Amino acid sequence: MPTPTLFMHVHDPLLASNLLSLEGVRQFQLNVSHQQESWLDQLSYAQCDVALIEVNDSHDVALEALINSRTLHQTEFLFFSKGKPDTVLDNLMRKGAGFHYRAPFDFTLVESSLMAIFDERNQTQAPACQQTSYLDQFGLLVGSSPSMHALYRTIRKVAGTQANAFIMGESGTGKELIANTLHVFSQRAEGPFVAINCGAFSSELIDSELFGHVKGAFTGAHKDHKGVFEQAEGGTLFLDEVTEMPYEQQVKLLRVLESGEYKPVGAQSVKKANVRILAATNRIPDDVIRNGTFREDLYFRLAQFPIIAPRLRDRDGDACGLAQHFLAYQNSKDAQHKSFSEQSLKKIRDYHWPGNVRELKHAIQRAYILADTSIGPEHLIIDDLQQQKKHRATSGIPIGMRLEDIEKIAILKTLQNNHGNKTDTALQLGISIKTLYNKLDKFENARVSVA
Ligand SMILES: Nc1ncnc2c1ncn2[C@@H]1O[C@H](COP(=O)(O)OP(=O)(O)OP(=O)(O)O)[C@@H](O)[C@H]1O
Repeated sequence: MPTPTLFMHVHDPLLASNLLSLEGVRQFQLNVSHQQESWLDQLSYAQCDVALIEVNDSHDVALEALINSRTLHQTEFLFFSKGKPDTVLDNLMRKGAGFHYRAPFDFTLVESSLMAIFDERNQTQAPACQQTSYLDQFGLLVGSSPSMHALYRTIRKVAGTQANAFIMGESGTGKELIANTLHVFSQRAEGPFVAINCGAFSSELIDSELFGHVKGAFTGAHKDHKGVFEQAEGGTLFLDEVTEMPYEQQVKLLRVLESGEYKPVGAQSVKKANVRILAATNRIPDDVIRNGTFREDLYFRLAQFPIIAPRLRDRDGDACGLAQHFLAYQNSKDAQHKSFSEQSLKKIRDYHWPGNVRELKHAIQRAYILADTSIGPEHLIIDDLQQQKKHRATSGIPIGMRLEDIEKIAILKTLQNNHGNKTDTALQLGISIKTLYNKLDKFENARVSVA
């Protein structure tokens, strides 16, 4: 069996010498890039198993061309950059290029990634595909904590299979990003990724959303409608908030999972589904199974691979890292140079982030707007729910106010406070997302009929 090959295109002498001293590099048969030809042409010709590419700030035509090149899917890439936001690199990551290490580099991580790739190639000589290991950014996910590394390894293993995965975790932990990353690293990456929030539809509508309908199936069905199973054909279907799905549809979903067949509303014949199902919830499955709102048999069908999205407070060091990541992107977008003060980084580090990455992202977006150049702790407005609860309990509600009006105010204010995020709003109000949608529809209809 030939020794796996490694291509290296690195200009910085220090980075080059650090990489060349790694056992992980030396075990490969080495090809070093030369100046006469574009590195992508050299790599396409050599067809190496791994490529170590240094990305610097100057425009790199080869990097752009890589997006549409077959080499992207044949070689496992490790990019090294100074960390300046780079849209070409982001597109490559989205397409499953592999690893992106940002300076200062942790060569222990580089070493373990290379060791894992070498072992894999050496054992199977499989054609290169979108599999990776530890990194600062993996697919669409950013984070360097041990719990994220464990997650990357799980995704990497599960992505290559056809198994259904069930992603569990608190709101804002990145469950949809995990699902999307599983898709981009799977063999279905060229197919569509379709996401649906199962709690957002009434039981009448969800049949048609899932399975589609034919013209004339019911009043208002003026033409054929493709359901998400058909839209996701050949790709991945992500069922978000699956535990909120009406019970009747859970039975139907189970049938599709078992037989691979479904029938659009009003259709005479069945269709065959070719989709991979990923599902998610921010509830504890055991609770919803025990209280009878979610079918246990469906859970086991969906959870061939259960995946836990780590809470931000369990991701050592990631809160500050992500804060800096979001700030760098915002700075780059607006050509600004804002930075965090030491005290604001301490505040980020010490806070427990119950709303996870979403809450952190919003806090950074607000702080960025408020601060001129240095972001201080006063710019980090944190929505501490405990504080809010205390405030709510003590703030007076006018005597005699209609219950219906109190409910409406509570819903609209919470929604506004969550920047329109309905999942968080429903969670805070202690109602299901479906109930929230029903109430919002009611308000909307009332507004229309008044107008
Ligand atoms: N690891 C991460 N790296 C970068 N961004 C992240 C990460 N995790 C979450 N985010 C960002 O946080 C926000 C929430 O992510 P996402 O919608 O995937 O969470 P979720 O767990 O599906 O939330 P919910 O349960 O409320 O639907 C998004 O803006 C997403 O881009």
